Amino acid sequence: MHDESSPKNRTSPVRFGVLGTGRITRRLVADLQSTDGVEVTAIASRTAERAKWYADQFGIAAGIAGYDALIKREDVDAVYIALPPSMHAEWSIGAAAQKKHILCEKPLTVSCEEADALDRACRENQVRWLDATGWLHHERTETFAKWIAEKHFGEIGHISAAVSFYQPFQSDEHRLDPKLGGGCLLDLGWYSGGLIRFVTGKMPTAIYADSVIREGVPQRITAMMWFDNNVTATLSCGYDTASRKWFEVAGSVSSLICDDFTRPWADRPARCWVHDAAGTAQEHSFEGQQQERRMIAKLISDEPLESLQRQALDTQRIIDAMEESIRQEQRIVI
Ligand SMILES: NC(=O)C1=CN([C@@H]2O[C@H](COP(=O)(O)OP(=O)(O)OC[C@H]3O[C@@H](n4cnc5c(N)ncnc54)[C@H](OP(=O)(O)O)[C@@H]3O)[C@@H](O)[C@H]2O)C=CC1
Ligand SMILES: O=C1CO[C@H](CO)[C@@H](O)[C@@H]1O
Repeated sequence: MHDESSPKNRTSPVRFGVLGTGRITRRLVADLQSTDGVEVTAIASRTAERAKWYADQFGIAAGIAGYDALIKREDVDAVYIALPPSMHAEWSIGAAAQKKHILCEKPLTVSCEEADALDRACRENQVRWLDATGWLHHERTETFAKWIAEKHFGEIGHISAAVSFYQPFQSDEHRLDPKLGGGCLLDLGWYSGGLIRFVTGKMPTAIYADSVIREGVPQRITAMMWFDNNVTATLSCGYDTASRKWFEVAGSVSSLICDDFTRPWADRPARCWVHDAAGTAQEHSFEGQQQERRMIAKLISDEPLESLQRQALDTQRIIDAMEESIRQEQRIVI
């Protein structure tokens, strides 16, 4: 990356523009504004009134009507894209063409073709990109990676991951609109499929997935995956069971169990347990509620992003393969 496009080489703050004024925007804008070396200079909405209202509420200098006007602004170095999934590729690629660095909400896009196009556009324009998958940046996740690399649990044989929450949704919910990339496969499969990719560090060799479709979108997904060396994984996600955000990594010596991996439960430290063969459960807890700020800091640093980008691109491929398996009603060999 040449000097000018490297956010870290700037002596002034990296100036973010935000696309969209929905629920997650509220939290991420606060995270952006409280990250060292970052300033939020503009926010765009489909309507001028909402953009202005939001800008006033959050002390952002400019409230802009329309996303196109925002990505062309000279006082914006990087964008945070908080739109429904089907709009992620279009606006990330558009912003990359304007030489803006990209923080794009999860799921990165709605297909691996789109995700590859996003990655290509960022490379061609020499801008950095990350998907806003906060848990990958929690301090605890580094410990998970270390334990897995050191074979702390022996040989890993099986992984299971489950992420869900129970409806009801508000009206105009993009999660229920197939045209906007709705459904739990993209929304929650991003987390559970991503966890399985994180633990194995690779793509499965085969996938079988089944879905319950209601209102035109997947409301429940159950999947099985096969990897080299006889490693298997199961995935569950859906909008029809109470909140789950947990996984189990089963090894030949012990198992790692975590019940809050996507985000620690409110007012509790992040935690996990290592269960051994004698039934002893050792609890570990981790300080730090800064996963999003650490993610933003990484984007604006000079640290290589390739392995995180590979994680996101593979997660998208895993989701595509699950979708294909559901469509064909059979096991897909990858
Ligand atoms: N990382 C995380 O922890 C979380 C990530 N997310 C992700 O963030 C993204 C946004 O989710 P969320 O904030 O819950 O969504 P919301 O529906 O609350 O907000 C989406 C925003 O997108 C804009 N938008 C543009 N076109 C449309 C359209 N046709 N329909 C609806 N909204 C539209 C709107 O902003 P405006 O009208 O101002 O233009 C709207 O406020 C999703 O990809 C989701 O998966 C969501 C929650 C948590
Ligand atoms: O990413 C997100 C955080 O988790 C929620 C479920 O609890 C998702 O719906 C949301 O899109």
